[in-house]
Amino acid sequence: MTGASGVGKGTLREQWLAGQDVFYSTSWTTREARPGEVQGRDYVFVTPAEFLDKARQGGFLEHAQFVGNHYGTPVEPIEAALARGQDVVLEIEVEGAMQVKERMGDGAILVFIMPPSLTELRRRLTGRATETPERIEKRLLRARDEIMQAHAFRYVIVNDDLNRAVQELLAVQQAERAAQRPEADWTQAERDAHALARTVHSGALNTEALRQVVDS
Ligand SMILES: Nc1nc2c(ncn2[C@@H]2O[C@H](COP(=O)(O)OP(=O)(O)O)[C@@H](O)[C@H]2O)c(=O)[nH]1
Ligand SMILES: Nc1ncnc2c1ncn2[C@@H]1O[C@H](COP(=O)(O)OP(=O)(O)O)[C@@H](O)[C@H]1O
Repeated sequence: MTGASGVGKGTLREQWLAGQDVFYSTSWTTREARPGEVQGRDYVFVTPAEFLDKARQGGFLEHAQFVGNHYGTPVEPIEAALARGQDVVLEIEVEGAMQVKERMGDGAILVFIMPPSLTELRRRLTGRATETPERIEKRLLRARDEIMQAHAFRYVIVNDDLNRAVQELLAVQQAERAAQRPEADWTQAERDAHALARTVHSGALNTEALRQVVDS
C-alpha cells in the first residue's frame, strides 16, 4: 500500500485490517517519533548508524529515503509470516514498492492510494498537524512525483469517501485471494469482489488523468 504522505493510508489500513489475521510489517525509520507514536508499534525508531548497519547486512526486503530520513522493511518478520501462511501488508513509499515488485514479482499486489486533489492533500497534511510548514511543502513536492508513477501499481484507489475506499481495499484483497483458484470455484461474494476490484484496476489510467490530480 503506497500513497502520498497524508493521503490517509494509516486511517484506511486501520479499518481495512480490523479483525483480520494478516501480518502488518512494522518498518524501521531514522525519523523522530511523533507525539503518541510508540516504539516497535508504529515504527522501530533507530539511529542512522543502526539503520545503515542493518542495510549492509541485507536485513531489509527494501529500503529508501523519504524527505531526509531512511525507511525500511525488515525482511525476517516477513519471511516468518509468509512461512506461517499469513498475508503480509506493507505501507511504504514508491521507491520501496518498486523494489518489492522487482523482488517478489506477481506475488506482490501493489495498491496506490490517490488523493481526490492536491488541495485536499494539503488540507489533510495541515489538519493532521504533525509536520512543520516546510516539511509539508517537501511532502507535497514528493507527492506530485509519486502520483505520476501510479500507473506502475496494479490498483489505484481514490481516498475521498473513506468507507468506499475501505470496501475497495477489501474487494481487491478478496479478489486477489480468489484469483489463486480456478474461476469456476469462486463463490458469488468472490465474483462480486472481482467485479468491484476491476473498477479500481490501474489499466485504464493515463498520464493525463494523473496530471489532472497533481494540478488540482
Ligand atoms: N520504502 C519504505 N517506505 C516506508 C516505509 N515505512 C514507511 N514508509 C513511507 O515513508 C513515507 C513517510 O512516512 P511517515 O514519516 O510515517 O509519514 P506519513 O506517511 O505522512 O505518516 C510514507 O510514504 C510511508 O509510506 C518502509 O519501510 N519502506
Ligand atoms: N477519506 C478521508 N476524508 C477526509 N480526511 C481523511 C480521509 N482519510 C484520512 N483523512 C485524514 O487525513 C489525515 C492524514 O491521514 P493519515 O492516515 O495520517 O495519512 P497517511 O498515513 O497516508 O500519511 C488525517 O488527519 C486523517 O484523519
